[in-house]
Amino acid sequence: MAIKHLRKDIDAIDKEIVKLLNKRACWILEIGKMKNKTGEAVYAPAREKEVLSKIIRENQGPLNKETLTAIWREIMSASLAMEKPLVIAYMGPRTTFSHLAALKKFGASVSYLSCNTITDVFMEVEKDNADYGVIPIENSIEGAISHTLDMLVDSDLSICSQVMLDISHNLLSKHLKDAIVNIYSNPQVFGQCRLWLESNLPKADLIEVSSTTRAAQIAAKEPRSACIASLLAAKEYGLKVVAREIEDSPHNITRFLVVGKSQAQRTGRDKTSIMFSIKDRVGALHDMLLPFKKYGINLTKIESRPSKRKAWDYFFFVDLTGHIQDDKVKKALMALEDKCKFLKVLGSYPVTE
Ligand SMILES: O=C(O)C(=O)C[C@]1(C(=O)O)C=C[C@@H](O)C=C1
Repeated sequence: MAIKHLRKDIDAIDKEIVKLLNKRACWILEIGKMKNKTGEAVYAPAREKEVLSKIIRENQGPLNKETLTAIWREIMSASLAMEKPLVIAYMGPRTTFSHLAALKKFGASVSYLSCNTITDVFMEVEKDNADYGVIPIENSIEGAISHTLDMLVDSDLSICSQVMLDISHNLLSKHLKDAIVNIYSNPQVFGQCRLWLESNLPKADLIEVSSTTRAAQIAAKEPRSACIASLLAAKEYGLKVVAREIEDSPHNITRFLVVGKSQAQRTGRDKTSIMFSIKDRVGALHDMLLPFKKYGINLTKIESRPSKRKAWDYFFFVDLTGHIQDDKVKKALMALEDKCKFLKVLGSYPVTE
């Protein structure tokens, strides 16, 4: 069949898709009105997970899971924006990984608020200048982000979902590779691309700046220069992608949390984050872990941080499998509470890959 005929068919399908999307949008407006009346949170991470799981389960191809997820991310982003002008705070500047993580979770239709620090992200949500905040919690290579752990101790916000982001770095420039003499980026990024730089651009000067966004701004203006930054930065600053995914380790993933004033419903595949401090005695930590064993609860992460309230006093951050509404999680936490000095549930949220 000629392309012309196929395009005619595509036009008819598109017309149908628009009709269906608008039909969906009408129901979304109804849901929005109901939520407005009851005060229920507009963002429903458990329902989003259910929608995505159903779509992937029913998919017959040729579209793959990733493509469908991206399309539905934008459909649900439009829903969120229709229900309420949602504002998402993240640690900026624009185009950095926190911005990418926020976009991956909430899509292009909601508004974003770039903040200078992790503390500011928490503050903007606490003061209702933003509905949710997206903050990094751990990186598969560098470990926990201690500043976020410290903020979770005192904040009243709950964790209501998580985002996993593949961290990948790209060499961006207005010039061809051979013309590049200066490369801008932040020190951590240079550290993660050392081998590639040594074998591909050993003579280039590596110049450290505060963020990959700053690096992209300079590379867009300065002759014979390049930056290492995200693909979003390439788009935003009109740079060409000279080399993609130049990081030395391909398994570099950062996990981000979404914090807000609402809680996520149970999906059946959830995680709960808690923190506690223990009495200073032999075997105390061992005893803390017993209730989890007793109720068959899997712990996926344990992290400790100095409490900063007393020398050698520690807070423990634990991620466990299950939702706070699950019977066995409730029982284990009740048993734990009896044993520790202080226990705080930071939130339950759907597991996402
Ligand atoms: O079902 C809801 O609660 C909705 O608001 C609808 C919807 C969707 O588009 O399907 C949109 C946003 C929510 O985060 C979850 C789902």
